[in-house]
Amino acid sequence: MTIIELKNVNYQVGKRTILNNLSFGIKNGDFLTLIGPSGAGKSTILKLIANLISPSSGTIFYHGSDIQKLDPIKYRRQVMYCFQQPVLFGKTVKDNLSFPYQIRNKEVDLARLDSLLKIVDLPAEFLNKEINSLSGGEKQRVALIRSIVFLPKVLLLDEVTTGLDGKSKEIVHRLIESVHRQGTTIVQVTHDQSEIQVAKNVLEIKSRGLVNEKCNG
Ligand SMILES: Nc1ncnc2c1ncn2[C@@H]1O[C@H](COP(=O)(O)OP(=O)(O)OP(=O)(O)O)[C@@H](O)[C@H]1O
Repeated sequence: MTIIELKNVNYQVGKRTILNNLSFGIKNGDFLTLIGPSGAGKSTILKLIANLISPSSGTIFYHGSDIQKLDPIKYRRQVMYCFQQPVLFGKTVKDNLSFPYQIRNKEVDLARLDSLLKIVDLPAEFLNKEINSLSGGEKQRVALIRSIVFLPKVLLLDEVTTGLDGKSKEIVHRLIESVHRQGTTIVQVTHDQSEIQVAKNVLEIKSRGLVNEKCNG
């Protein structure tokens, strides 16, 4: 079953065409890796799917419905976008990890947060850490946990391991794998050769979004 489908998507900024007539589908439960040269439009594709920007023409479907017609708040809870540079807010780690509960008017489940922190090798006391004191790798782990406290249907990962050291990278891979095993569809953009080598389903984005599908496994 297709969960996301792009149909004849164009994206223009002024007179410049960033994506030209792009069409492809993503199957429910897939782990898709988008690769391609810098500037080809990979991040733009993720932002379009996340509905952070809108196509100049063409349509993006989620379970067969045009995403422009869906409730944006509900859609963003189901289709999460994670930036290369993690965006944290407030003062502490707890401020960030409580947020998914607050927007749903739910009580914070500290046991759940504790177990998520454990998966990414961070102790429970980490909740009280000030975000300014975190390393880049720790910030990315906190940002990723925040996006999966309530498991999304689709997780869009925009070079989330770029700049992380080997250990942080491994921990983030473990987390992403566990989210995927629980049924979330993953779409990642990466330039990392080790990630590309193990990727089963690869879509190469050429200039202006022309695609070339590869399957490693
Ligand atoms: N809002 C914008 N205004 C002007 N140009 C833009 C805008 N958004 C994207 N672009 C341009 O569109 C092209 C594609 O950008 P995008 O970030 O999607 O590429 P990418 O394939 O993700 O590149 P990288 O691998 O370097 O991250 C780039 O040339 C970029 O400069």
